[in-house]
Amino acid sequence: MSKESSKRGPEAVSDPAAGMTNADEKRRDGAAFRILASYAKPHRLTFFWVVCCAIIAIAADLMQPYLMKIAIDDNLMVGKNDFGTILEISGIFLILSVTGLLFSYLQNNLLQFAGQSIVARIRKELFEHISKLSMSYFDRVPTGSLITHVSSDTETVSQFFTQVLLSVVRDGLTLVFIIVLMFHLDSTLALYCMILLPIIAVIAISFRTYMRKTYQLSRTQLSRLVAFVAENLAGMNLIQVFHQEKEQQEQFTNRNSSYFRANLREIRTNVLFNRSFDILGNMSVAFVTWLGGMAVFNKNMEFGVLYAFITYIRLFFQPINAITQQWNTLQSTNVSVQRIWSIFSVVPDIRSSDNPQPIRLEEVQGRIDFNHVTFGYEAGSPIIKDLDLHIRPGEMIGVVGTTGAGKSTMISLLCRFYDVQSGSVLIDGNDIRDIAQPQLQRMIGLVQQEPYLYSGSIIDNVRLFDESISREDVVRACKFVGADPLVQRMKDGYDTRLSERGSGLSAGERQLISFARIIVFKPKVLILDEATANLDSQTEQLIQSALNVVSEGRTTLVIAHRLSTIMQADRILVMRQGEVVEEGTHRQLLNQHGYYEQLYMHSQGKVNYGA
Ligand SMILES: Nc1ncnc2c1ncn2[C@@H]1O[C@H](COP(=O)(O)OP(=O)(O)OP(=O)(O)O)[C@@H](O)[C@H]1O
Repeated sequence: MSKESSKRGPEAVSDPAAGMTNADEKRRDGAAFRILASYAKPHRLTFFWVVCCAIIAIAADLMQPYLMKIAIDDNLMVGKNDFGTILEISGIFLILSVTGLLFSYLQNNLLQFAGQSIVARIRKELFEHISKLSMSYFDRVPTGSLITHVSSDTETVSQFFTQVLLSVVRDGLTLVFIIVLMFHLDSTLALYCMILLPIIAVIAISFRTYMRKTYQLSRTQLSRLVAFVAENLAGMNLIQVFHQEKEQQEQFTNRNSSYFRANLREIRTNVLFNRSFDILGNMSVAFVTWLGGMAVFNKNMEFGVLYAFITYIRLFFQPINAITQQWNTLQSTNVSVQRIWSIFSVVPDIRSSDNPQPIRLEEVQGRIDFNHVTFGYEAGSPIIKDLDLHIRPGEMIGVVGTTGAGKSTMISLLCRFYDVQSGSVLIDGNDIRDIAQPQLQRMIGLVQQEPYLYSGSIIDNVRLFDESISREDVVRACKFVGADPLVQRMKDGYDTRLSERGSGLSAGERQLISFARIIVFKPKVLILDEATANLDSQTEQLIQSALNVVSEGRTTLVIAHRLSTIMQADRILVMRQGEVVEEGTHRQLLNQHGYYEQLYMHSQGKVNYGA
């Protein structure tokens, strides 16, 4: 089993906790936060300043009730009419308020900066990693769920730094300061209040597991919903052509309802959890008022102390509540970090060799050898069976065969989207597994039936954003393949911006642009995968002439449903069930009166045999 396939499937990416024991979960939770810590390490100086700012801001805020206590007990209650001191206290109060505000603003900004920088780095590395993964991974994991991981999971991690960490630092320190001040004011009353701590712990622990489950459930449902929407948007034309709107809407409604229910459950749990703390907070204020009030009556406590104590016990519950409010974000960070790391931990099946062959691209001849190649997407079900095929440099090979014969699979093996299970594929005598991936990619140019165009100008689409290729080279290439008149007709010529996937262009026009790419990047091997299927005869003519100029001096493999495209090929391979069953020129194959002749007859009768 391959390394990638040894990982769990898409569900596993959506719900990393599936099938785990408590011990496993604990280990993984720890690992998730260790990984986050390693990302945070370069920002440790910023975090140090965050803590300093937090200490100053909190001290300034918490000194305010204490100042009131001084004003009440040392001035108002003893009947001093010292307006100067009262004014002084009011001034200090104002200065403390401004200091608190200023330093919490600073602390917030510093933390936001560090958090956003960390998440931008994670997002960048995740995208880079995903772009290196092999095709087998994308076969298994829906694009929608990957979009969720790159967008919303990284956003959750960002919330960890900007909300959770902020709360832990600010509210955690506030709590410690409040406890110290409460003991300083009245240690007996403070001790009574500490009875609350185990009660708070019991509530938090009993809610913990349940909250975690509800959170994971709602995240999984969201991920499924996003994956469904992404798939539907990509296939919207098919849905409309086959009038599948109603069925798709039903499926969407089901997923939407599941997410809605999961979300409601999560919100209910949260509300219940938070309200439990509110009740506890109010009970404590009542308790302190009663106990403290009695002490004031009995002259065991000053009124100002009681005032400050009641203010502190109210404040005592604010940070606890704020920290527990972050519990969900903490849970989601945990799930998100694990999901992100379940992607990071996927080792690509296809990796560049540690000792690649030293190859000079300009010296590549383009000889291709498939040496007894066997391959299947599933172990034990070969699609390509013992393929032994040798192609000379510069030769043009046509590949025909029924749907599912393995033509595209053969091409995927040559591009090394998948590795062979036995045998080998060589270019110029070098096993493609020993060729560095970037070099292999520069050796092979692939033109697909639906060439992928990016959002960007025609220039950028031809040179694939490689600034080292000049505008003049792009224009020359377009002229060479006959795409120039088409581009000139566009609104802004070569600067016309194409929408995503080049949706404003016809299939033929997109193909012409991808032919221009071949001229610009000069690969020695050219592959056309059904490039001329579904084109009208005029566009086909255009593509055919472009193909003739582009294939000049290149080893060319053309997979075509229309036999007219490959009738001139040096050699035509006829594939059936993963094997080459006939081989020769168009004339030789017709003379064999075999399977090719049947296909040819079909095509002459304008019947598409592959459909
Ligand atoms: N990514 C994949 N995962 C699993 N099976 C696949 C995958 N791609 C293709 N197959 C299966 O492999 C077989 C060969 O498919 P392939 O696309 O190579 O055929 P083809 O000759 O190019 O067909 P077509 O002319 O319809 O494109 C088919 O049975 C197909 O279902």
